[in-house]
Amino acid sequence: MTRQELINQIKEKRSFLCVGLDTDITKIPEHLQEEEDPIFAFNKAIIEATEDLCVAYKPNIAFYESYGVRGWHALQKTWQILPKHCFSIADAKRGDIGNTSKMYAQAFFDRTVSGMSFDSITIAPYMGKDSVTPFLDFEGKWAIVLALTSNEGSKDFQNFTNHEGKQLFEEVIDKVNQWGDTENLMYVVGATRGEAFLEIRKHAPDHFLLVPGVGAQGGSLQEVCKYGMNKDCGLLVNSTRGIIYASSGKDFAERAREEAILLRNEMERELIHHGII
Ligand SMILES: O=c1ccn([C@@H]2O[C@H](COP(=O)(O)O)[C@@H](O)[C@H]2O)c(=O)[nH]1
Repeated sequence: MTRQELINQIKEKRSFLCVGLDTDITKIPEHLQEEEDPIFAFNKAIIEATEDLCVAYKPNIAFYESYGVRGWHALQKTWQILPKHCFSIADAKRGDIGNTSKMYAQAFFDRTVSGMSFDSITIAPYMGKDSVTPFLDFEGKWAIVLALTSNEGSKDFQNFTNHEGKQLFEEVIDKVNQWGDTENLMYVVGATRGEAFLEIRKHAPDHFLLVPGVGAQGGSLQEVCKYGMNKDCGLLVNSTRGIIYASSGKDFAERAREEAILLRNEMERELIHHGII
């Protein structure tokens, strides 16, 4: 999906919601445990209940890898049913020496080899240029690079300040900007970092940002929009547990939809407020 197609989807759906698919078999409702593939059955129901409300889906790969072949198979099947009108994100946080990164890119981008072709993958940039550029070599695909993450531990490294007063996350963005552009690069910025979006936007005014941390982690959608929204919206705001585990009963899909509607409505208000729709 191109940047313009993503913007069009946001305007059409009046939403910049990304639904996380972190499917934990121990949290899947009882009645689905009887299914041949409970993870896939759960994902299918969540996708069907939310696809008109969101513009992206983000399976976190850990939740599939942890179940071995069974999990990987569920991921492939899930990728196959992701709606074409939604941006797909493999949240894998990969990055290694060049030839290894190329294999990671193949695993998530090259359908002819791996059976999956996500629009994008999340990348940990710590190993530098040769670990990131193999993902950017794939035409039409996106690298979503960790900049300022939502977790408490993000402060351990990401706020490290050099002798010129520049923080590590700012350096990451300035450097990575040289390797790609707004058509193939996004950054991860946690919703829990509120005002830091002001700083982020000085370094990446036009890039899309993937923003996890609303819902279960307590980040504020209003703050994210106040400081982080740009003229094209420029935000994909993710919620996972707050949506997919809204209920552990037979009504899980309906409850997921209700939670997605609440967020979508809030997003619509922000898009109107910022003059985007
Ligand atoms: O900084 C980051 C980067 C990634 N994540 C991932 O996003 C989702 C958040 O799930 P919630 O249930 O909405 O908290 C999850 O897959 C994380 O691994 C993040 O939270 N923060």
